[in-house]
Amino acid sequence: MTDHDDVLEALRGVDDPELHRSVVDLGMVREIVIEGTEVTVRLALTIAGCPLREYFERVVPQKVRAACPEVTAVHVDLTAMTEEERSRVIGDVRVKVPRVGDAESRTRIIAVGSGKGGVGKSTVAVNLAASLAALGHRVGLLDADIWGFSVPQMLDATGRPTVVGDLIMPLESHGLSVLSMGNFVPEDGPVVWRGPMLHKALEQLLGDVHWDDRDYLVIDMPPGTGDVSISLAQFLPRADFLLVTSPHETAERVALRAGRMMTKTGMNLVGVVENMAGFVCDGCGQEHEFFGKGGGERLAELLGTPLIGRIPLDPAVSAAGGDGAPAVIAHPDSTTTKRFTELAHTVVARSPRIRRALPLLTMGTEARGCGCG
Ligand SMILES: Nc1ncnc2c1ncn2[C@@H]1O[C@H](COP(=O)(O)OP(=O)(O)OP(=O)(O)O)[C@@H](O)[C@H]1O
Repeated sequence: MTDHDDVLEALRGVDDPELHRSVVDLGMVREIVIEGTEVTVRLALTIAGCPLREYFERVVPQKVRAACPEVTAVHVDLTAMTEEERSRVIGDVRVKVPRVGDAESRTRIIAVGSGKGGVGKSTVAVNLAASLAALGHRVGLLDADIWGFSVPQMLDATGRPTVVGDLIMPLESHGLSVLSMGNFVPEDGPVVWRGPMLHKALEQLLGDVHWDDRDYLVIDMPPGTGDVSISLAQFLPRADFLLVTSPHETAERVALRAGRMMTKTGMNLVGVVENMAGFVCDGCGQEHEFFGKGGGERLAELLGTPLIGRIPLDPAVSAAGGDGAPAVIAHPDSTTTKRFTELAHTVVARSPRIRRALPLLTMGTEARGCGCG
């Protein structure tokens, strides 16, 4: 016959989806009542009106019935934690998870920056994050492009984040934990902040957000070398930095200045990613260099760093961004996705602290004759 401990054991398999901890470990289980073959589970949510009510009402019965087959009905009674209980939970989470950027944090920071705007920095950040997640890593994505945020639209993550105590929960989208300035301000509203306010906002986006112990936190930086980039470099001096450029000569020159400046701040320049690096013909699979060739290579050489990725100009990339899904998820078999997967492997290989055994990448791109004239 099912007893209290059986049900408690089953509840260990129910995680709070925002805090990523079991409801048992979080002290959310208030009471378990067993009457015959019926079980009532009383759970205290971290906040009243918690948007996750439906989730618990669905998952708790599933887990209990799967573990205790003789149970015929599971009732879920939801209540809210007291202020004191909530502070304890938040305190526990904060103690157990070091802040991203702290020496003891295992989260590897990958800052994605550019010189000029519009070269596809956000596109690379979003698709790299999704590719890292597809390889099995736990990935967060912070949109630090304070004025030009676009990540919420690109990932269809436009809601407001839940705040528990003084801890902000990132949104979950396409397997990523995501947060952007766009989740705090009206979509079309301007962000008219000066240096000190920006510095404070960034400190909060790193320190007061429950990034948990993600393997990677990908940061979409603002273009150029302004206040936000300098503040981030100060907060995250050991971060890896990817420099995105397009094949245009002007983009290359501006990116050179940005790359030199970021290395001066102490960030580790991992390499250059050339985006819009040619157009791959649908029919023949061959690449056509509309914007010239070699810009990424030249930039990498000038900066003394490798060219670690070449992402083609691909209409599916911008279409997917507009539809709220990264191209690597919307088109898993495309050449562009293979390039992003390869880039993700390179990034992992260059982050030795958390290197894991991962499946080998098979590119499978066939060389065929071009018939598109
Ligand atoms: N490889 C690509 N193929 C086709 N379109 C692309 C590609 N990369 C980016 N784009 C498109 O180019 C536009 C600019 O991209 P994105 O917003 O990523 O640039 P950005 O460098 O982050 O810009 P900003 O600095 O202004 O935020 C978007 O419409 C995007 O969909």
